Amino acid sequence: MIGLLSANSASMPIDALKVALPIGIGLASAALLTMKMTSNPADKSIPTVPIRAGDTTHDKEFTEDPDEFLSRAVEDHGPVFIVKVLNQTLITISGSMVREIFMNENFSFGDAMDALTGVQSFMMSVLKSHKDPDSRVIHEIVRDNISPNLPLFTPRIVEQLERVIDEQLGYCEGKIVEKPIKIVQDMIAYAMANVFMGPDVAQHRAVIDTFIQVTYDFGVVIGRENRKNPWHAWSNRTKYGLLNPLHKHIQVLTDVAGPAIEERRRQEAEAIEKGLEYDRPQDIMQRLLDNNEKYGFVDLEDLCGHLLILILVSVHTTTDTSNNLMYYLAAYPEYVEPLFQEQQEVLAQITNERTELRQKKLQSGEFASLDEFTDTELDPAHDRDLSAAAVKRMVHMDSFVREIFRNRTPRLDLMHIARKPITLSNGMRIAKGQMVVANMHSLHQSYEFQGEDPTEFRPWRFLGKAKAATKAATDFLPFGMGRHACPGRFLAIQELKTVGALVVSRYSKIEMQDPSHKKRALLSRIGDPCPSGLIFTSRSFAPVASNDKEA
Ligand code: HEM
Repeated sequence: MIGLLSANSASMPIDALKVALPIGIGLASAALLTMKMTSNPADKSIPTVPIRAGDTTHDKEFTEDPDEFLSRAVEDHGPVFIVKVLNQTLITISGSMVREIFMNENFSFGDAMDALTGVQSFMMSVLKSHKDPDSRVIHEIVRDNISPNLPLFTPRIVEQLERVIDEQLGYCEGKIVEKPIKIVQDMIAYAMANVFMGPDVAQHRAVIDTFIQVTYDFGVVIGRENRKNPWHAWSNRTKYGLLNPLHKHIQVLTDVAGPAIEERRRQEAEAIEKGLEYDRPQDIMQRLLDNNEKYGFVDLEDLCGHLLILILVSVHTTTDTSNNLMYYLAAYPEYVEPLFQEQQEVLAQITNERTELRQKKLQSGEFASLDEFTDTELDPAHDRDLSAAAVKRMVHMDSFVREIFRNRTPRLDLMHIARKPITLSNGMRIAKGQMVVANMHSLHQSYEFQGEDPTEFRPWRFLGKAKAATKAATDFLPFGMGRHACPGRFLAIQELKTVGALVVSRYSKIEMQDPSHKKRALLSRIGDPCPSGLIFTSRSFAPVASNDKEA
């Protein structure tokens, strides 16, 4: 694999050759197609979708109507075909065969991202250990420390999300917010910084700015729009080999984390000296310090380097989708009230259950009075908290979030490179070094996989089905699937549902400043933002009726 990567980075002519080879194959296939070769089951060559007269690639046709383009390609050529888009010759795999990309270790997502963007040299330069791009250390850190501890982290996530939304958006009487992303990025950055590094580190604005800025730096490297430039990966490798903005971010993290860790150690020593139990900070940085032997970090800078990679993979994606969620609430205002009602019902249900439990404990004599529940698990002050358990019960919100992902995920996504020659289950062969892509449209917009109206946004589509938004499977691939499926999806979905719950509980109306951008808003991303702002109206705001106004 190193050979493959270094060949890519070393010279453009090799790149050009690599592209030229599949194009050659593609042209040959296109010619054969006219003779209806694909209808012959004995023929295992991969057909190329013919390029429209006057075009040189499929880009224009694909961009005009990706759904129509891909439906037609599958109809005409079957589940595997070649398209030429985004400067790539992509072997497109459709339908149930998509799982073969994710279940075969010889297809590599990391290699593909690196070939397209040069992201590995960008990220690896901040690490001193685990520099092997196949290292699973970040995956393991998330899997072992974050996902199992979500109930523990949730109160602090909610506290930060609530604080920022109340401070920065607050009470609104039709307030126009030109760039809601500014608020969303602070919400997510504060929440993630508190979980990853603890409140003592997260209280420093420089750390929050790093969490935010890193998402932009990362976005420039991996952004889909930037990938259209054929020199993008090469330019990143050249540029970031010399001056990588991540080094500045590492400096910020180590400068703040160093003294914070010293202070934690001092407090621990003091507690031991006094024979008290040390109240160990509950954050990922502390867990990494406590398990340094297991993870083998070389020094604090190396540990912060790993935290930075964690920030790169988590903050950008979660901020992006949370911002998008606000636009969905604006684009489909009819769902705001049902989502709010569900939240009210869930919290009322939980309050009743907790009240009953308190009653039982009072009756049994375990507790003498209601006051004794203060600061216990059953403290009445926390009955209506947006706990992990409460968010889990919000099944409408879960379905809403899953439907957003289904709708917004790019129609061709998650490119992988073949590290070895691979034969697909239909006998078609992929050569080493060729790039494959998942035809997401064939799954996410298919009647077979999604049921009724697969091209419509129907937010209750998954109600009553065993299809939670965290469930990575062939019919839902925004987080990939298999061994490499995103381990952070449990945190991401928890945060997204919480952002949704906070917004609908505070605002009865969210509108698009310019509704003509609705279609664009639904697919908007950090790197390709919606040009329309949003208008927020608080629940407590009672608009003056028009005849009152006249009076
Ligand atoms: C909306 C939010 C997110 C989306 C859409 C997303 C999506 C993805 C995707 C598509 C992959 C590649 C899967 C594959 O190779 O098959 C991935 C990998 C990964 N994600 Fe996420 N992710 C999100 C949030 C997060 C968060 C919050 C974390 C950490 C807390 C995280 C940590 C990771 C890690 C460590 C990997 C690498 C997994 C591996 O290669 O084994 N992600 N993510």
